[in-house]
Amino acid sequence: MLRLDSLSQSYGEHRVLRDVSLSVPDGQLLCVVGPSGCGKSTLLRTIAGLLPVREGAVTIDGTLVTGVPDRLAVVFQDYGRSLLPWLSVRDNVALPLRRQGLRRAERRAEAEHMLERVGLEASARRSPWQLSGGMQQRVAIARALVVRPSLLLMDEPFGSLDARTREDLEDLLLEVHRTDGATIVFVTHDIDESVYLGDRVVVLSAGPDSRVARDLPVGLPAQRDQIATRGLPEFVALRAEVGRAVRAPARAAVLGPADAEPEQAR
Ligand SMILES: Nc1ncnc2c1ncn2[C@@H]1O[C@H](COP(=O)(O)OP(=O)(O)OP(=O)(O)O)[C@@H](O)[C@H]1O
Repeated sequence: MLRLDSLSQSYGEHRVLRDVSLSVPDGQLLCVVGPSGCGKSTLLRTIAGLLPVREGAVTIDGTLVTGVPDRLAVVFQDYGRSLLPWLSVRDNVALPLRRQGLRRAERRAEAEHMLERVGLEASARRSPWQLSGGMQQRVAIARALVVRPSLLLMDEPFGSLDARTREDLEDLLLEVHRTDGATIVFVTHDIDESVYLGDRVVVLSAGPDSRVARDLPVGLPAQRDQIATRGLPEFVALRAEVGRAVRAPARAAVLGPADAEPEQAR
């Protein structure tokens, strides 16, 4: 279980997150959305142990996060910079296994297995720069999965891909999540994507001092389909609800429209 207890975060005097509390059960795919600059990446970097916690606590299975946790993997939007151009695709994927003390042949076998899972077995010996953006992001996903993470953090991983590639990678992620069962925290700007992928969608309010504005379970059937799921009335209703929460002014977003009314009337 990943837990955030009354987490507040800032960069010097610049306040970003305030009093964020969340419990993410093992195996949940949690999507985090919110207005630009509200602190989504800051939240992920804090969970990843890359930023010291200012106030409150982040724990994984009861252990305080004070550095990069074991069995954590991170996938960023910027796949181009995250892969090493002088290594083959296979060696990029095998790289994180060095720390696990596996022999070279074992590392390569594991990497090839992961590349097969993401549909890139034929590209193992190529260089990352010989691949399309979507293929490079598949490599980044394979490299994240090769350590069999129990927690996978993804920051806008499909943000710069074309629509069709993005849909393919969304479905790849859902398939991986079904079979591997890791807890996933997935940050996105895309409201449709958050509802399509998530077991749950958390909306952060506009900054500074962003808080959890809405915490919505996604009651859609686990088996998702790009056309059928997006046409379901529940999908359409939830997308509208998330969209309203993302667009709401900070105070109304946190308090809810009813609480905010007297303030608006003044
Ligand atoms: N290293 C940093 N130093 C100082 N301020 C920062 C730093 N990183 C982010 N910020 C500021 O903190 C706030 C939150 O940034 P963050 O990147 O976490 O938001 P975000 O919701 O991920 O943004 P976006 O949706 O645009 O990617 C912003 O105002 C940003 O300018």
